[in-house]
Amino acid sequence: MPIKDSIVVSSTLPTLRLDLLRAGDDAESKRLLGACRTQGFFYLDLTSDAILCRQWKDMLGVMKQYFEQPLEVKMQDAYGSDNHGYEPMGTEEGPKPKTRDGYESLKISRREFLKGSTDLSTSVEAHSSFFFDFMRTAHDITLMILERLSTSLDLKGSSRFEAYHADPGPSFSTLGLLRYPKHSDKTPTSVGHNKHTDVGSLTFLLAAQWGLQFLSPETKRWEFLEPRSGHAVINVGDSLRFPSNGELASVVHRVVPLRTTQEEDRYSIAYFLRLNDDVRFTDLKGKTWTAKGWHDFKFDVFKSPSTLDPSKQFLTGMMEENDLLVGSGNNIVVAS
Ligand SMILES: O=C(O)CCC(=O)C(=O)O
Ligand SMILES: [Fe+2]
Repeated sequence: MPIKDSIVVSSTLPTLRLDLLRAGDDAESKRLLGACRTQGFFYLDLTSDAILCRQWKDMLGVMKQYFEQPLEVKMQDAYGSDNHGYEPMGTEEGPKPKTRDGYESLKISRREFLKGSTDLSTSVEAHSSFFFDFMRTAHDITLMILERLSTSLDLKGSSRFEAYHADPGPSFSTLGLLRYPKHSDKTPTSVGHNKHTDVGSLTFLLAAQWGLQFLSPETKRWEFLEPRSGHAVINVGDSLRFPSNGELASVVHRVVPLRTTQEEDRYSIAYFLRLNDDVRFTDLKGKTWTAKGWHDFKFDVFKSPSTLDPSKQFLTGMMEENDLLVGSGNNIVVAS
């Protein structure tokens, strides 16, 4: 089905090449810095890495198999954790008033990766080496991007971004596998993913289906990011925005159905690179946080922003001072 004219699709996001960044190409690193300063989001062309593209395809098969299990089976892995195990739909507030979120997730943490085994039940443990292989690649790519950014910013020694992520951590870095189940309800009570900025440093996202929107810093409107095969979407999180004194942009985004209803199950794979727990930074209002403290606080906000964050400073990483910027943004119906 063609995309309707009334749906706004971003046409400004830069595309960077994984092979050039890996090779340390200077011009590509400068473009990377430009993208992180202005848009906070960019496409990463992965087509030079056939193994990773294959892993993405295989991951979708494994996710389908996992999420199709009965809820009781998945709930065996539910620990009420934000970075480990299964979470059913509706854990967080949704993008529309009085709704909850419309996705379920399975998270496998870097702590488990470093230990070499998951703490999860057999349906996850059976695929653990597959998940770990994927995590190794996503972690290496995000860390390599931090190295290129640090060099472009002329950061030295312990001030370089990658130094805040040194193993063995610990950190809350995690691999998130998400499914947004389809529905035909025009006024669903559980839908999409509320507007937010990401807690951590960088997010590496593979999503082959429509739904992701960002609040364009240039046009100040919600724009869909077109899914592009063989391309990841990378975005900067709060934990780079704050330590860079706001120089790197942690941009507000959300997930909504492309049309009025969610017509098919939507899958996304996100590797959330996060600072080591004890790293300290100061937010834009001068308050000092540890990475762990910011993570824990913000996840509480995600669950209940209307009570914990009425001025919407935390949900959106202090990117919007008030609702003006997203005046019509709470309306999830973007096209009829
Ligand atoms: O599902 C997606 O495409 C994006 C998810 C997201 O923004 C997040 O989990 O932080
Ligand atoms: Fe996000």
